Amino acid sequence: MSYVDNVIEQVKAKNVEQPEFIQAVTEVLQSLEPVIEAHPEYEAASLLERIVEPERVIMFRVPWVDDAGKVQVNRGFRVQFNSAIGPYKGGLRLHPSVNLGIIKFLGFEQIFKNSLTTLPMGGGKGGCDFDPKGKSDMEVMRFCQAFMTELARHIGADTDVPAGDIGTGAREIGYMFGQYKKIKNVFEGVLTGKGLSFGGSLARTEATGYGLVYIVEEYLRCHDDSFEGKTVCVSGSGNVAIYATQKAQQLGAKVVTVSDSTGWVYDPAGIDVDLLKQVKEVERARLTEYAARREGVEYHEGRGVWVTPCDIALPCATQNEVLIDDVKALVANGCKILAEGANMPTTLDATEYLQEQGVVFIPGKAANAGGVATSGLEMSQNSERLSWTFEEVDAKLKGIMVSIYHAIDDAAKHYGHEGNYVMGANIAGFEKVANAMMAQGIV
Ligand SMILES: NC(=O)C1=CN([C@@H]2O[C@H](COP(=O)(O)OP(=O)(O)OC[C@H]3O[C@@H](n4cnc5c(N)ncnc54)[C@H](OP(=O)(O)O)[C@@H]3O)[C@@H](O)[C@H]2O)C=CC1
Ligand SMILES: O=C(O)CCC(=O)C(=O)O
Repeated sequence: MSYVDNVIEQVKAKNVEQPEFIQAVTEVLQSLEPVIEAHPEYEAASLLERIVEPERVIMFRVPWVDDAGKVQVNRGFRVQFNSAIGPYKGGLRLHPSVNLGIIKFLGFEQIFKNSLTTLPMGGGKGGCDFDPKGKSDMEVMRFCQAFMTELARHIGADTDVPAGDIGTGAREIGYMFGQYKKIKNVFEGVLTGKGLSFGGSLARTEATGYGLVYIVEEYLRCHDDSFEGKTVCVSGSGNVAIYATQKAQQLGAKVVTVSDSTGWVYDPAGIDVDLLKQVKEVERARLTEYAARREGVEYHEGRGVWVTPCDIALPCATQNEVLIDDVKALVANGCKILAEGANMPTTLDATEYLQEQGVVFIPGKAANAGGVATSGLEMSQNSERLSWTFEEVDAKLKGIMVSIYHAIDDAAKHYGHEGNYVMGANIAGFEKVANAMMAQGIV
């Protein structure tokens, strides 16, 4: 058995109840085979055994009081996965499905994604099984304060800098920042995605969705093509989906679908982004509201976005939302590119099918890295106590996404797998982290 297969087997044996973590590790490690063969010193230093084990896992009780005066108890997590190249960095997910395995998969992905951005950020992720849906503002505030009361002792601007993710947007980051400042009596860039009046960066809200479109745009540009006239299917209708839709349409594409956790819409005229923002960001309502207020829109209960014919698919909701039957439908309908806005939305078998069929597949750790990259830019602005204009940040974001595309393309070519961006992203992300870990000794 090869060193890589041996480590994958160990991870499976030690983490039996964490299927998403096993999935993420399997995908990354399998594509590192050629790098590991070229560097026997990695095996001698047990580098892979170390990289799959978080440096620290924090799990904690989050007690808070709801509007009826009842005490509620949730389970909070922060996984500080790898600090070889910088302070831990990664979002906080608030969703009832959150468990240790999901936070570990997200933290593991974050190591390589953050490395790809070229900025000095290690990998981390956190969250809680709290469901913000249906909660009043005051309940969300009391929850965020309770969550930060424990988390505050483990984070800091040079230690670990959390941010948003599913269920954690500007409102939640604001409440968490307020509580951190109160407990620590220090005003520092401990969170990113902050409000603009207290250290946030322009363009962070748009960054993940815009970055996703910029990396696809660069691929298209290198192949004498563009978004102009393309039909795009997006899933999700949160932060990433909204701004991916907006940018793709600014570049001349027509986005015809979005979804939420109860259903999806087909809008043949192209998604009305202003209406979508009103329904999802302002009213926090269901997509049925979008369909009810716009002519010619079909609403469907359940999942099903991927049966819609498109040139480009941008899954932007959650993990494992694109299954083998979905990609068969996409390919049959002529889809040529799938780029992941969400983290690990495509299952391993679906990814393999797309690659076999010649569909360009850009994995999340490259395609959605614009969000964390812009968080890194927010950290830089906080450190120098200055704020950059929207145009400056957006230009830097675009530059980073272009450089990520070329880094993953070059790495894939270098190892003889041209066009395999899963290998390209994993290898290019891994190399810097591996060098840093080797240089820092057995820690
Ligand atoms: N925000 C960021 O900067 C970054 C986010 N990502 C990833 O992008 C994805 C989306 O995040 P983001 O847009 O921030 O999150 P949001 O909470 O803003 O939106 C999430 C969207 O996905 C839907 N969704 C969430 N969970 C499920 C589920 N289990 N089944 C079906 N639909 C679901 C939500 O539906 P509903 O409206 O019903 O809740 C919502 O439309 C995640 O995978 C996240 O990890 C990656 C990089 C950066
Ligand atoms: O902005 C960040 O720090 C993290 C964004 C995030 O959670 C992600 O990249 O998945």
